[in-house]
Amino acid sequence: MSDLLDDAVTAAGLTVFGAASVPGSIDARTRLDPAALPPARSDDHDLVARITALRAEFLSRGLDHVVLCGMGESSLAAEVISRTLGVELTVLDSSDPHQVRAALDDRLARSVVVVASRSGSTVETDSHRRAYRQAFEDAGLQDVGRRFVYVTEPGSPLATTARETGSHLFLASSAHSAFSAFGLVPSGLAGVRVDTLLDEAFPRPAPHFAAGFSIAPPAPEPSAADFTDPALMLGAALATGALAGRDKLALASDGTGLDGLSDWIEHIVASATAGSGRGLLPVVLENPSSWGHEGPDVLSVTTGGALAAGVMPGGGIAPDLAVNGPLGAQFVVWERAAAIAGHLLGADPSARPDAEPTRLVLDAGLPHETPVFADGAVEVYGNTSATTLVAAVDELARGVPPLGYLAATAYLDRVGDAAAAGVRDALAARVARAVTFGWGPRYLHSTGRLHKGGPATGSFLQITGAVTDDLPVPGRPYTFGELQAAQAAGDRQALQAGGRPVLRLHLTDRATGIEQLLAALGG
Ligand SMILES: O=P(O)(O)OC[C@H]1O[C@H](O)[C@H](O)[C@@H](O)[C@@H]1O
Repeated sequence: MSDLLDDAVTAAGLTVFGAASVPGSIDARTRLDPAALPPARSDDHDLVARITALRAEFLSRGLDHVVLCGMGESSLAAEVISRTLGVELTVLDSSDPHQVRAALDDRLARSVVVVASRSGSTVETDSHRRAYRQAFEDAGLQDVGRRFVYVTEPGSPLATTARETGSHLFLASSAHSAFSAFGLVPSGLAGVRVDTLLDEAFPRPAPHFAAGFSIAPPAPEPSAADFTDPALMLGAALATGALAGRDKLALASDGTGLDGLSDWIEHIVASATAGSGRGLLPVVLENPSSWGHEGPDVLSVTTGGALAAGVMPGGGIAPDLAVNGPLGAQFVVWERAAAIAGHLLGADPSARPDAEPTRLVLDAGLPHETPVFADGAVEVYGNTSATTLVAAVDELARGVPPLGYLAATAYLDRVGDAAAAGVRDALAARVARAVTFGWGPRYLHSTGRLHKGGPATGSFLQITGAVTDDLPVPGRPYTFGELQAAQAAGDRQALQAGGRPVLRLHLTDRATGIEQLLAALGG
């Protein structure tokens, strides 16, 4: 890592604290705008008390199943918190009709629904809210409004909805943050002791860098100009690594208990750097030694909760960086590090994903496409001369440039069709390139922006599946299945318009198709 930093310093003209200064370089401090950093914590002491009281009220009414509807940063932190601490929380961030229906069918009478959206206008979240409201009404349940909890910004349409329907309302006025109401309300209602989580982060802990160097323990009140701030150091390392050509960020849990954190880091790093034109592509690995952990364009980072300083994570590899600390600490450090990296890379933090492609498809109607061929339960669409499934995928993979990447995206049920995620490892083993995997439409909110706005070095394998049990979106002229198909088609069209190769595999039978695909890739 020290070599990498030296190279990066030279290439980027930055001084990273701890590294020798390079003649003529610009000190990283001078490029930092502390105003661009997210708040380090929520100071809303009332928040914890309100969450605790509301949970008690719900439990007294027999409402013990918490569902969270929210996309991207509006749901990921709460999902990681509950998963890591072993507290059940149902997260709905999909337009897949099978996944939505399964959630609606699960303990409906005992469910409360947290609708989390900063803007209040995100189409998936609005659709879930409509579906739950309809389901509660159809089931003849009383007091439907009091089963909803809204987390949103002051002035958003959802704040109005909450007031009109007599629902619970938590306003979060600053940027998304794991320690704002977005992270704490859903997890706290589900049963997480959020006060303990907050305690973990303060006083500031000491995630450390392994593999080459370590940093001094942080000062009690670090600021952007404080060179002992691990977030500043991590952010600078991510940015300088990217500028030196290590623009794939391989993320893995070191196995010491922070489940799912990589998915959250993927989102915040992709969101914070997507608008930079350079990009830093997160690659979430199954474990530290999975395919894709090394390469000339890869910066590998492990995260963990319990390793002693200097101990290498398990899995047989030494990562470029190891960030070690409890969950609360990881949130503080990574939120700030991502913002710093984005700032150093020149990203526009206000840039949002383009919802236009989906809207255009919904307005114009779904495109009529004909498969090039079908192989068993898989129809193959796109520009290919192959005649078998495996040949078509290999042809796509061969077109990925040496420092490019292959992105597999799946518009399926991420619970019911979870096995589809196995294509990442299977593809990565076949292709000597970075391979990512994302569930649609979730990835559209994070890496999807890099796919289209970053360097045009990606090739795309899109997986869609037959819908056997569609569900209307109440009050809208489309079903969940049509929304999902429009999101997939919109993304394909936007990628192709930008000159990026796209191959689409449509599973006419989901379970058989996934099995067939994995067998073909492994064979
Ligand atoms: O919170 P919302 O307004 O519903 O937005 C949900 C998501 O939308 C966009 O994709 C943003 O880029 C994400 O950062 C955000 O998490």
